[in-house]
Amino acid sequence: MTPALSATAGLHEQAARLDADDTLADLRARFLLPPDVVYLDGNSLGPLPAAVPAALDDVVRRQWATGLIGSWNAAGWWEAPLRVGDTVGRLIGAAPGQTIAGDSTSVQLFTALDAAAALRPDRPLLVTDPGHFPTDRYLADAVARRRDLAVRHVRPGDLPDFLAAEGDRVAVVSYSPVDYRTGELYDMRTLTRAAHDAGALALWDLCHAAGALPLDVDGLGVDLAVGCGYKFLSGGPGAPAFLYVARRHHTTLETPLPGWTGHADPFALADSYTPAPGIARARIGTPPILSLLALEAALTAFDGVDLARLRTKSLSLTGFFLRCVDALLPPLGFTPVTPAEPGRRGSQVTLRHAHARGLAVALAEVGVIADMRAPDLLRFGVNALYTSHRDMLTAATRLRDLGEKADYDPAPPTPGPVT
Ligand SMILES: Cc1ncc(COP(=O)(O)O)c(C=O)c1O
Ligand SMILES: Nc1ccccc1C(=O)C[C@H](N)C(=O)O
Repeated sequence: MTPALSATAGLHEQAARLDADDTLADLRARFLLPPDVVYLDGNSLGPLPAAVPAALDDVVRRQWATGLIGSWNAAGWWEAPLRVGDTVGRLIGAAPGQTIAGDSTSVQLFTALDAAAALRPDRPLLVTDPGHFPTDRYLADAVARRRDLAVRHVRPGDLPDFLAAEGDRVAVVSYSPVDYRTGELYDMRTLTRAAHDAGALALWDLCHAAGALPLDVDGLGVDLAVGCGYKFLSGGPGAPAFLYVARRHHTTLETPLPGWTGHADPFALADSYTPAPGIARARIGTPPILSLLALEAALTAFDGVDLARLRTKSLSLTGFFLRCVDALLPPLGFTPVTPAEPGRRGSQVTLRHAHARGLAVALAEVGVIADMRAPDLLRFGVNALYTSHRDMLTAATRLRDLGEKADYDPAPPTPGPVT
């Protein structure tokens, strides 16, 4: 056997052994994945959970068609943002009554950033990551303009020193625990504490963390958090986002969009706004019930799942993939940019390659769905609820085959607005 062949055989044995020991393997049946597809893009759009079609069918055919407007009460539609919020809350370490579901991540971010700045009115700075997802940066700029604040861009690693020097001027720090490009995981505890030591508020964007790893927003004393419903939570395209606000801020929380459903008595239809008690004051308008109830059904995929064990499996999958990369891809121009150290890794592996776009397109044609971020990052998102070690090896071997044969278009046309 050639060294290359024996390396592959060894990896096959390892994958088989790791999968045989996987006590979470049965969870894959909770998703309706196409056969013969290795889906490594659940960090962008989660696949369809098996519980969703029947739930949506019931919502549409029974609750809407038959129940009509009475379903706002009888089917619990009105309370859905709070109920689904609490279900997400369990995944992020939030006790009930602090998380609401609805609207988009961008709307929730704007709400959270603006409300946080209002809670620290004497402080002139918003601090965020220069590598943060663009919507987070644009909205920080927008809130700063609106409130006459300045934005400072500070890398997560430099944040404690920055806060030690200038923290008394900082209203809020806005970060993600997982870098969406590289998959690097930052220490929420250290950064939250550094913000608090400076008297600032800590706002976290959990888009790439919720449902992927255990979180403890209450335990860490996080002030506000947001996240989307369509990545690791698999709530469907454009699923409602969520907003968490720690209970201690509820009575003083002023949101920038005081819509009527956040009123203390919405159907009094009063002339002026009195905020509802608790997190309900963060409601804005009529909730998107079809999407909310699809998300609610999707979240049953987490029923009985211990997130610590899910994290252990996720690290096993990403760690194994990094070993596959190391064994199979070195001569082919791939460089891992995700930290090898497990404690610094989210649930994603990113490889740098000059032909990232061409490889992502070619991989999809051979049944491995990953994605890329310009110009040269190939991303493999790993949701341990439905991914096996064999899937990771399949991805690595197909990537090696493409790289070796180089028979793909290195710069294919973009398929449309979504790349
Ligand atoms: C960290 C982060 N925040 C926000 C978003 C998106 O916000 P929205 O759901 O409003 O499109 C994304 C991805 O699209 C993201 O990766
Ligand atoms: N919402 C989307 C709609 C269409 C295509 C991608 C997205 C993403 O979520 C991208 C993701 N935030 C990322 O980490 O790059």
